[in-house]
Amino acid sequence: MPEILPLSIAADELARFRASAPLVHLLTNEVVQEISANVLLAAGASPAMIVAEEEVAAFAAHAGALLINVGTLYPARLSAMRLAVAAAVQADVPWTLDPVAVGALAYRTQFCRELLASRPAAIRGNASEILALACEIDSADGADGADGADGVGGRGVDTLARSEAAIDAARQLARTSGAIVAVTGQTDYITDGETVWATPWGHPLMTRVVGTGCALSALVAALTAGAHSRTSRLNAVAAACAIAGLCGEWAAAESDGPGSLKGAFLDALYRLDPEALRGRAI
Ligand SMILES: Nc1ncnc2c1ncn2[C@@H]1O[C@H](COP(=O)(O)OP(=O)(O)O)[C@@H](O)[C@H]1O
Ligand SMILES: Cc1ncsc1CCOP(=O)(O)O
Ligand SMILES: [Mg+2]
Repeated sequence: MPEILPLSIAADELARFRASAPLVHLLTNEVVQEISANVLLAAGASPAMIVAEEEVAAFAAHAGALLINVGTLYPARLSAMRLAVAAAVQADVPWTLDPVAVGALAYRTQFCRELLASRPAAIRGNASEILALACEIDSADGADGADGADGVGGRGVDTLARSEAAIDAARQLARTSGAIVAVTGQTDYITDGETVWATPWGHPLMTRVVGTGCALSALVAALTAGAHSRTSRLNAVAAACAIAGLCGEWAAAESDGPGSLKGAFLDALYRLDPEALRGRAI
């Protein structure tokens, strides 16, 4: 049974993260570049989008963490991602995968499956994405953008399943890939294949702002910087989910709609401090 993440763990992780202010290499999609960079800056990291095949390997090896997000995948970006992941693995830099729309489309599904062999430190996706990535059978065969059965393969980038439906898949994926897996939704679940933390914070309005999931993946990557053991990575990924959820909930309470939510969310990330998180008095 999942247990709710103690906020003392999230507070410790936030303090560690703020003290190191990691440099994070983001190879993310073209829709969410700005919100991803701003979420990391507000929270206390240094994001950099270095994308050329000629530069990605050098930068990935130098960064504190790397994010691979396949939201707007195309051949040149795919090649750059391969180079970046190889360099990160070689340099022992943790890398995080956001498998946007995996299961719904074959090209990205096959690529993400290939990348799993390079042992991501973390994977963050919605329920349809995690269900598809964990599938033993190649759900990408014949996938052409059609909605999958049982929520395997979402509606484009959106999920067709609740996060609860993907907890077992997340555990299985964590065991086979070695990654910490976060499946997000109304409640987020974060697992190393054994322990499952739940972070029940957040607000439905977050789904009406593009990039809240992708920016959370950037935050997940940022928190994995310097987290070397499996337990510390589990806590780091869960802390990222808790921080995003709490800040989203707080932001929604003072927002009129998606436009003001985005600004209030960045403000909440900026204002959040570990002691406030410990007392949940944000
Ligand atoms: N129904 C909901 N209620 C509260 N928070 C939600 C809800 N759906 C998603 N969230 C939050 O929104 C953020 C993005 O998650 P999600 O929508 O699952 O990702 P994606 O955009 O990749 O599909 C997470 O912080 C998650 O906790
Ligand atoms: C709309 C869209 N199309 C391709 S990537 C993308 C962004 C998805 O962002 P998120 O997964 O955070 O909702
Ligand atoms: Mg997403």
